[in-house]
Amino acid sequence: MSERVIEVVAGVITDKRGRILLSRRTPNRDMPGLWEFPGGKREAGETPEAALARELDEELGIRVTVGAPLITVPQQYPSKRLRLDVRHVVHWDGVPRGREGQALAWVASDKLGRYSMPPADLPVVAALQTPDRYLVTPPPGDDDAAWLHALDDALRAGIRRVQVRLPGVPDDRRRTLLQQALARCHRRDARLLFNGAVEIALAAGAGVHLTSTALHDHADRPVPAGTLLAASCHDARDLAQATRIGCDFVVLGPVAETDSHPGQPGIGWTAFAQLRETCAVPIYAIGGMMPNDIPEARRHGAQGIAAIRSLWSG
Ligand SMILES: Nc1nc2c([nH]c(=O)n2[C@H]2C[C@H](O)[C@@H](COP(=O)(O)OP(=O)(O)OP(=O)(O)O)O2)c(=O)[nH]1
Ligand SMILES: [Mg+2]
Repeated sequence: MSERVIEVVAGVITDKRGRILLSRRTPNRDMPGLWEFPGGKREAGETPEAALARELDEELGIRVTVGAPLITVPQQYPSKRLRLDVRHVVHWDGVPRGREGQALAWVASDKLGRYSMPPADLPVVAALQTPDRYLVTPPPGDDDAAWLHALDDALRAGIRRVQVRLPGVPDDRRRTLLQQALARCHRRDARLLFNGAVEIALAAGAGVHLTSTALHDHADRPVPAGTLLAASCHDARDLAQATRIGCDFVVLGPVAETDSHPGQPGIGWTAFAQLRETCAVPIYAIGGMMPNDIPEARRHGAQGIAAIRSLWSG
């Protein structure tokens, strides 16, 4: 593995209609023909903001105001190692043109998946399109109404991705709870993934969340393309398997110590980022995560956080 990390900064340039500017890599460079967010390598001593402003002037002929960070993705390619720092561009002067002979395209956010992009861009696209919080529900105890009420509260607070775990709940009660939870998610345009048997999830019309053990029981993607597939991962082997079977996203951790395992330290952000480098699947950081950890998670290439306690008020 090469040690030198190439620092790259790229911009998300969004027009008034919400379309995002992509630029096509020209035939004489590496990864020719792939679409990317305009930008390039930072030069020695340059801040990310200055580098992005210079690159966008050179490549597109526009003068920009650099805005908030979106995500920084560490990525190991076969011949190089880079960190892709992606910033929103809040304002620009001039009309973007391909000044280096590259094609440009203004793409609606939900159509970004139609463009072939380098692996490091998959987490970037996920950060633009999908939620930064993944709620994992606690067991319902013996009060289903209180559990459903807490789910409603979480949805009202903006949660749009939910993993439902119902360990030890008998079949009939599980079926009813799952249907009621799905109806509530549906009303809020939120997606529900069931952590349990694939057949149960599919029969209910839910997505599937595989445990890190169940993940290795599958040789192929066990659900159709429109059904969400996620998995819990702890190491590079799990991430490779999740990639192989086509998971839409994964959770990775524990990053920090959790209340459920006191005294067991998490892997920390440095190890998290090193694992992130080995794959391109969108990853939520789990283990002791709170909403105010999201910016730090994003700085280490995470989509956001997954949590029980800090995202659930019940
Ligand atoms: N600009 C940009 N580069 C990306 C993205 N995704 C991704 O993997 N990369 C990689 C491709 C390259 O290996 C590296 C950026 O290098 P580059 O060749 O564009 O650098 P540059 O604009 O400074 O151009 P050059 O003068 O070195 O030719 O980062 C992306 O979305 N935007
Ligand atoms: Mg470039």
